Amino acid sequence: MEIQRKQLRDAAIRTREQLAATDRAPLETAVQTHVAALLDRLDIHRLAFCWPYRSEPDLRPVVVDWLDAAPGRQAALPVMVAPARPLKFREWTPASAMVPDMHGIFIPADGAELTPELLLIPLNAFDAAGYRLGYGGGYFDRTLAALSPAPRTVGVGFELGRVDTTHPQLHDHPMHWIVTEAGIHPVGGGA
Ligand SMILES: Nc1nc2c(c(=O)[nH]1)N(C=O)[C@@H](CNc1ccc(C(=O)N[C@@H](CCC(=O)O)C(=O)O)cc1)CN2
Ligand SMILES: Nc1ncnc2c1ncn2[C@@H]1O[C@H](COP(=O)(O)OP(=O)(O)OP(=O)(O)O)[C@@H](O)[C@H]1O
Repeated sequence: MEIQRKQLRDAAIRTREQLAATDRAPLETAVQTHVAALLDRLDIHRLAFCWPYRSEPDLRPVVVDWLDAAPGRQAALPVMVAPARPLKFREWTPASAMVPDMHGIFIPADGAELTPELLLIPLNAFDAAGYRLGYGGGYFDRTLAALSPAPRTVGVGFELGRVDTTHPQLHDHPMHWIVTEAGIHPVGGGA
């Protein structure tokens, strides 16, 4: 089963990284538009997103617009504090000084730790039940298991990662919504 999951994960990453820029651009714009529309209708003040890695959709413009649209909003980025430990979330603004983490993903050099109400989580492969495959570290699963109250979760990615099943394991947490270039899909209890 882990071999199948690894194959699905690797195929999705490879297909995404091989997209030509001209094919990718309209997909990324559509993902950004749908994420912005979903955020608009949710009453949240603190959200977490990810700095783009390995051709994931870039949500920075969406988050910048969301921060600007109302006072009192805060955004955060995940920080790996140790292997096999839950992620922490550090406040980010467009003015934050950024440093690369151990994988070369940029994180805020400093900033307050924050508890997000909503997580925008990158998808590699995903299925219609809202289960996802990340990079295989189990970081988001551990983080979702540790956060109380549980945040709402939005898996964000491209349709090229859709599979019949990700072969979900007991530790996997389904997303409340999946957002791709095709639209906003409520799954796993989201509305
Ligand atoms: N954009 C983004 N940021 C994120 C995540 C994510 O999925 N996407 N994470 C979600 O957990 C955390 C980082 N987790 C990661 C876990 C494993 C690997 C990893 O092993 N990548 C390569 C090797 C990279 C290297 O060491 O140079 C690999 O899979 O081989 C990367 C990130 C926090 N930040
Ligand atoms: N709550 C948890 N407690 C302990 N181990 C966990 C937990 N959740 C996941 N794991 C372990 O993490 C490993 C990787 O899990 P999985 O393949 O689902 O990662 P992923 O969802 O692709 O990664 P990520 O969440 O970092 O994007 C598995 O071996 C799993 O047993």
